[in-house]
Amino acid sequence: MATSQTHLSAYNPEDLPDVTNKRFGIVVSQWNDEITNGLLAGAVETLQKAGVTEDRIFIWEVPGSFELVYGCAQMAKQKAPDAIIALGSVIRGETAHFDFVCSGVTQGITQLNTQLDLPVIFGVLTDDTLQQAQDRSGGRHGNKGIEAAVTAMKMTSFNP
Ligand SMILES: Nc1c(NC[C@H](O)[C@H](O)[C@H](O)CO)[nH]c(=O)[nH]c1=O
Ligand SMILES: CC(=O)[C@@H](O)COP(=O)(O)O
Repeated sequence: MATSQTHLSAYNPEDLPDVTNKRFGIVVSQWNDEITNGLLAGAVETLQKAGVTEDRIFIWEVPGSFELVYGCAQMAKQKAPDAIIALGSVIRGETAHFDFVCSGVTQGITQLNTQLDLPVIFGVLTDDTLQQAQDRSGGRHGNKGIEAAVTAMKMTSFNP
């Protein structure tokens, strides 16, 4: 079902595993920071609501979504989290660059999930317009940062 038909951020806290002793990395891109700051706020708030303390949440910034892949790889190596959340906002411009950035970050994060012993969550918005991105980062369709944090917490169950 398309996002436009749902609210990204609806979840039942009782469905979450105990994450009070888990460590979470968040790598967030600076491109479109009006959007990515909203994603980050949603993700951090969701982790903290579930009992994850600030000292167990590691937040790094990278320039653009394409750099999320390298940032996540280094986060895994240096911080040894139980899960990593990659947050970005790619908004289509005049050229095909959008397609290459989106495919690059998608393929890169997919590869990390096969190479690393921890889940790397794809919290990257890929929108045709700024309005679509605003709607999905704390607007009328919720916040993909919340969704990504919920996914990260649930995925920690696979590596107790
Ligand atoms: N146009 C957007 C970009 N472009 C920059 C790339 O992500 C990358 O930083 C550059 O190609 C150098 O490697 N990044 C976004 O995150 N969002 C965009 O809309
Ligand atoms: C996703 C992008 O890289 C894009 O914003 C760049 O814009 P343009 O295609 O007009 O150069």
